[in-house]
Amino acid sequence: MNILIADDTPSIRIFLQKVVRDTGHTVHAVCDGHEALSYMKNHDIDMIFMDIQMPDLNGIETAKIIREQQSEWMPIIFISATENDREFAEALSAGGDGILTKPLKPILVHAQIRAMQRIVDIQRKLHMMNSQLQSLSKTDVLTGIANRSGFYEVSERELKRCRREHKALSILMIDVDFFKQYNDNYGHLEGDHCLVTIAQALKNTLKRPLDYICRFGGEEFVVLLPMTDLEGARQIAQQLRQAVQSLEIPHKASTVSPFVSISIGAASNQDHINTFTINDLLTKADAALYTAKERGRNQIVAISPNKYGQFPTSSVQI
Ligand SMILES: Nc1nc2c(ncn2[C@@H]2O[C@H](COP(=O)(O)OP(=O)(O)OP(=O)(O)O)[C@@H](O)[C@H]2O)c(=O)[nH]1
Repeated sequence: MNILIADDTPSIRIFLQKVVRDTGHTVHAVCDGHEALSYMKNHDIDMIFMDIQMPDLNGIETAKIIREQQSEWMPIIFISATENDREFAEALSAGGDGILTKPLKPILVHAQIRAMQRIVDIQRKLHMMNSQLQSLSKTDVLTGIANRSGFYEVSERELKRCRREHKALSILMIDVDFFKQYNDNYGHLEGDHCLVTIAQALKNTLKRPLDYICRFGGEEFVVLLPMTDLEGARQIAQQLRQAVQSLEIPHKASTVSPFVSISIGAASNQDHINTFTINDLLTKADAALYTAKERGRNQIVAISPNKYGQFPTSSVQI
């Protein structure tokens, strides 16, 4: 741990620094509450030993400020020259986690560090598990790529970024052709395996770091293409369609290809960067996908808005 000592008495600072250093932790020392606060602004501190009685800003006031400013809990152990119950109670209410009285005994300082280390370790584990849970909640269990919830979070952020930089953002909606027939012919387990293979192929085809793919649901995938206009989106859609075709997964029930194929609808907010929402783009891409299905599947349809922001009924087939 990084341990900070705040005490206005030089002999206590020197003594305590040595005692703490003996435990193998890193130690820093400051002379008063103000110094402690400014030191903590620029350094990550895991635990603090703080004198209650310090001139100007005393330990209790400093602890109150630390608790107000920091959302993260960090152990604060007070050091007191007197055995004053009222002061002890006040110090603990202000946010303290323990009190040592002078003269300080190394055995108690060490025990206090060990006790706080246990709680700090638990806190770190909880943080780690929390961030794992966060990332799991945004991951599709079957394919391992992002799920719809992850998509919404990232897409809103990227839309804002594109608007700031006056760049277009495009969305591809992808659907596996005749997937019901695939399941019916090869079984649900094979269907699952097929979705995993397609997800990986789609993901590996996207090269730019900002490009983002999610499983939107069932056999439907959505690709977010920040900083990309409709022509760029069309090119990437073509690569994705080709990547799935190249997998050559047999699909004898498909009437459009001997192998599993995908249809893609593309939409972009180009020329309407500040008005189109993500949901607008999803609706447009979905309409384009529907047209691609109607026109025979295994193809891409990209719809571009006219100057009034309306989407012409006759879309462009690529
Ligand atoms: N194996 C498997 N199948 C799924 C999963 N999610 C959805 N499906 C199946 O995907 C099929 C989708 O069927 P439809 O929506 O009729 O689409 P389709 O058969 O691909 O027809 P078109 O899209 O018109 O080409 C359904 O049979 C779903 O049960 C999944 O996680 N695993």
